[in-house]
Amino acid sequence: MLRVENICKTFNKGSINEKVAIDNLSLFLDEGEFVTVIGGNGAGKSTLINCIAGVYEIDSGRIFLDGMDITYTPEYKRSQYIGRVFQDPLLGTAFDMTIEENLAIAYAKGKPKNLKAGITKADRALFREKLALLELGLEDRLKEKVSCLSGGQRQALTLLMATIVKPKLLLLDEHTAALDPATAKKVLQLTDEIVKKEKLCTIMITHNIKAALEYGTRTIMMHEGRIIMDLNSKDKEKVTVEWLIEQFNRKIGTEFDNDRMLLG
Ligand SMILES: Nc1ncnc2c1ncn2[C@@H]1O[C@H](COP(=O)(O)OP(=O)(O)OP(=O)(O)O)[C@@H](O)[C@H]1O
Repeated sequence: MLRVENICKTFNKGSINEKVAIDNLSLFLDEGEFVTVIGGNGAGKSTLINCIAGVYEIDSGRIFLDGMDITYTPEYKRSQYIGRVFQDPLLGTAFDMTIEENLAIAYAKGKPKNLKAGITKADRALFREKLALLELGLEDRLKEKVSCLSGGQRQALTLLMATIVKPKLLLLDEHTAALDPATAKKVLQLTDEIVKKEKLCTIMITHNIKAALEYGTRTIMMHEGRIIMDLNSKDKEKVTVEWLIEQFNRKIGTEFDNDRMLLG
């Protein structure tokens, strides 16, 4: 479904601030594959998904999604078939609009313009049904503004918006990092349920190694813009958090165990 072939991305080329963020990286994902991405600070995780989403133009390499070469496709076009949820709960929703208006915008994605007018009864019934799956009581609050929601409720809504029209690819950039542990767990479980139910090809960045191992069908570890470890689901079953940290330290040094968030 996703083929990232030998991509490179260097920031501030030719200046003293030159930084190679992605170094000849390749990544192939099958349909329904759910990859969790871990790595130290500055490993290139966010740059990778920003390159896939079209936020950054790559210097070289190719990106294919569902057989289409999207290497030069602008971000706004890719957003028609790539769903994203960011770390900041304020980013994914229109703050001053109601829950149903937000869902209607997401639901209109990719539909012809003449089908976008107004929210129908059927739309509203669908929104209620989808919101009920979140078990947060949002199905009874369709007319409330998103600004009234908590961070966790907003992330759950953003997740729903990113997936209400099935995306070819779902990109999650530490989407639970700003939430308290209990809410983060709830949003992670929701993510897992939606990804499995819809068989979504998904890339999820997390600093939480435990979550990285617990969720998804595959885990990759990045360092200095490269993939330095790639674990499939069988490997993931055998591997422990401690083993993974030890491997990381052995490969790169002691960066990982200094990071308090990793075991969070
Ligand atoms: N827009 C940018 N301009 C210049 N340098 C950048 C930019 N974005 C990222 N970088 C640099 O590229 C490298 C990779 O950054 P990136 O944000 O992808 O890492 P990360 O693995 O997501 O890190 P973290 O876990 O800390 O968020 C870092 O050295 C970072 O400073």
